[in-house]
Amino acid sequence: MAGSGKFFVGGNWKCNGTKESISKLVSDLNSAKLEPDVDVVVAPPFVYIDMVKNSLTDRIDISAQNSWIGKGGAFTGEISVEQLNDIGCKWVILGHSERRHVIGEDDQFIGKKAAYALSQGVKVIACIGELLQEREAGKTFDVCFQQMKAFADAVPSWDDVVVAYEPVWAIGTGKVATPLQAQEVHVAVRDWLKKNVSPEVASKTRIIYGGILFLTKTLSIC
Ligand SMILES: O=C(CO)COP(=O)(O)O
Repeated sequence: MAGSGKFFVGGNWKCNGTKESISKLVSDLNSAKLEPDVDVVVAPPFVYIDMVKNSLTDRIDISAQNSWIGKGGAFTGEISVEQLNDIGCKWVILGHSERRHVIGEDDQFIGKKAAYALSQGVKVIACIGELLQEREAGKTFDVCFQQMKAFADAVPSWDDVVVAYEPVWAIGTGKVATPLQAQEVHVAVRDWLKKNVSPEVASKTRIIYGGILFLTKTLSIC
């Protein structure tokens, strides 16, 4: 949960799935009981977005996993925000660690993508998070703040942004973050927003966690 809004749960399907496995997943999601105070969003691979959109309950929104930095055109292999709008895709994940560290996208490029998506009415799941060596070097906050700054420098408004703290070392590695580790970054990021954007944005922006989390009994992340 975060700020004053509804809870937010997202599923990033990454570069996984086939027509068969995705149909099964959609049918499971369609029969799931979802609490009314939770926004639920799934991010299928681009090629399956239309199929998912046409078969998934309207209760669940669709997100893309990336979008181009500006208006579409001669950009081989890219997907434009205009195209996302055209197929009814309301969200886009930007700054995911796999785009940053595998594909090599930098902070400013990601910030500009976020600004463009928002300018076209597509909401942004803005991912931040440190590498293991950055955490071990005591640079977790510096890295997250620098990534936050690149978003803040580019976006005119945070109204349609959800921040996702996804420590890279807890993604697909088998290593788990504790609720305390997630919570302390969430608190620091909210404080950063308060000092560098505004108290209002700090209190209303939803900050979520992504990656594996070690859960014992109850968890309250704000
Ligand atoms: O990257 C993630 C969410 O965007 C989470 O990844 P894993 O589920 O592989 O840990």
